[in-house]
Amino acid sequence: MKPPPMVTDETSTSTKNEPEIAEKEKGTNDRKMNLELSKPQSATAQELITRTFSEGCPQRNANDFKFIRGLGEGAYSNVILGQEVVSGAEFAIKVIQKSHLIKNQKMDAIAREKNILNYLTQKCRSHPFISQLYTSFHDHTRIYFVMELVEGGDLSDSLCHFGSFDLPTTKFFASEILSGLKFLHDHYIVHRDMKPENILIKMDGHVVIADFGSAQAINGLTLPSEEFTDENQTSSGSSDSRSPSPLRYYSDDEEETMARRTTFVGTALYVSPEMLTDGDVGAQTDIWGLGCIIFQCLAGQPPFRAVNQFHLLRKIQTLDFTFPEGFPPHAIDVLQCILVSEPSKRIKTEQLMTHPFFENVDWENIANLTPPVLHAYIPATFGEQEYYSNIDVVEPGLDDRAMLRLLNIGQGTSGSQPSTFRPILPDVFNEPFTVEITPRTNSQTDRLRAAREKKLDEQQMNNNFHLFTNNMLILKQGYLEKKRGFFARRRMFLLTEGPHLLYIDVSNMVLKGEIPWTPCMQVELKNSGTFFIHTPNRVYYLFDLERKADEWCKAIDNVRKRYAKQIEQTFNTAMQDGTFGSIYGKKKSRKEIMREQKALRRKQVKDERKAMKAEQNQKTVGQVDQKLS
Ligand SMILES: Nc1ncnc2c1ncn2[C@@H]1O[C@H](COP(=O)(O)OP(=O)(O)OP(=O)(O)O)[C@@H](O)[C@H]1O
Repeated sequence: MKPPPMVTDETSTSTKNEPEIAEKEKGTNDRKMNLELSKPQSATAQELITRTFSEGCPQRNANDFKFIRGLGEGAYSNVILGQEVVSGAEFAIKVIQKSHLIKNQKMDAIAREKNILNYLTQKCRSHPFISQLYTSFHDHTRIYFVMELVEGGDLSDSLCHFGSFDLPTTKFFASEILSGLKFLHDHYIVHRDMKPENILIKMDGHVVIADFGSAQAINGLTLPSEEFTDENQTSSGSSDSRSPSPLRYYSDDEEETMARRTTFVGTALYVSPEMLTDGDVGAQTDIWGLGCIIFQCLAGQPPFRAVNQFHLLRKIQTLDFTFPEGFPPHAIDVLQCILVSEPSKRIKTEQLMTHPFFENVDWENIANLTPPVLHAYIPATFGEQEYYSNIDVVEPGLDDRAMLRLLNIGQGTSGSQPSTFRPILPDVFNEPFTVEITPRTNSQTDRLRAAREKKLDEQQMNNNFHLFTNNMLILKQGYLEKKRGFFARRRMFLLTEGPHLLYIDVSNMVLKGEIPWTPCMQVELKNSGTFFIHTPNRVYYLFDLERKADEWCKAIDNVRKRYAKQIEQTFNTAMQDGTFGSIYGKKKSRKEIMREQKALRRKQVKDERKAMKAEQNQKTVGQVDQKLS
């Protein structure tokens, strides 16, 4: 590596070059016009960011933006969609509470994050796969980073939705991340917190490496720095010649101390061995993180997993991981070069780019390549072939189509009509839905109620899983393998009235979760054993060991139709009050359920006693009144 440049703040003078608009307005010398000169007008965010390469960051404050809606939360920040008033351009604004930072001694770390983003965007002229900073400012209570908006969620969301990716998709993500890392490392910056959550996905499907909260300058690179103190409030970084900010140069030692302080943020799943042993945390640390991401994209799980942090860290230190059967050979080879304990023996960026895993990647033209469409997909495992979904191909990004899909609007769900979504089943299953008899007379209702009560009593007596059902009748139950990439877990599935589709870890008797019902839920039969359930946030890949997947598909679809109205109502309410996602999938152990049921019974008894007492009081008052009259 060449020695790094000494970076000064000359990159960032917003008024040294007059904005283009000033040229057009030449000749008009009234004061109002002069003010307009420095304003960018109806420009795209990217144009505005590009302008900062020569002009520096513009000076802004919170009143220059409309804060529209939340985009995400970090340990120290809220990220909000903001629109610059003057230009109409939209940005992601990271808002950080100063009090929170001071309490946690993170002021220096945040200043460093801003300086690094400033340096990468303005001095290094940014990179398509690296988060870009437009400007930053602060007031008494908060710090604001105005950044390029990336609206397609992050890689962790996509992994959660699809479970895993096929080889070409994984290769695509890995090559863009590696290209971004090369840019960072060529400019003497290490990210040090590579994980799927920090890989954002743009609307067009390309990636952006985000969250430079743990990043660090290496090889003696010194960045000009500005602190977010009250004296330089609302200034926009080392960027504005109108209000020169106090510059401070960190020595390597200071940098190092700060760096160590922020080493352990977030999850330890992607932490490299050298981070655990105070070893050499540099460019090779990011390569380790990339290796973990490649593994997870293909396998559906990160390489190192354990029941607790202690065991996890031990596994990382001892390189205790295995490749699942069927893992692609080139991927095994590249990961064997990456997941190496000693950073100096780990494969370097340039070598990695020429590894057969990345064969045919057009590194020069990578930002112009068309990203793959993300599919529901399950790799070949346990003697089963691989499967791609035939339905609802989810395009990257959050356009109107995606919103319709996610919010379930306009899918034929007008009024109380059930959804027009159809499961993809062979013709034989598309026979008319056999509805249970709708009671017409009181005696019919009574008979049905009595029959249900009887069944429920039997269930309570004879079925161990009754306690998970909240006193609902089980309509179908059985073991299914719940798959995710190359991994599978055996769970007892209960399809109950309500409707509910619960899955239980039988060895620990723990309710592991519940598949959410939405009007747009789709069941997709792949073969006699395999079927997919598509929900807004996740695809469930299920395998019936008895090879009666068709029966499950039919039962689930029938229940979905039978409860169409309720499902729609519950879903709409949950979407309105923002509880969708939180009402499903709560893990509960047998003990917890028993405790809850006991508490419920106690409350019922208490309420009954109260009611009886109130009734008695009422009677006594009545008797007294009678006597008196
Ligand atoms: N540029 C962006 N565009 C859209 N959303 C973003 C952007 N940057 C961040 N987010 C959202 O905000 C969340 C938090 O951002 P970020 O990870 O930068 O915060 P943080 O406080 O540094 O978090 P951490 O807890 O990882 O340190 C992200 O997970 C993402 O969902």
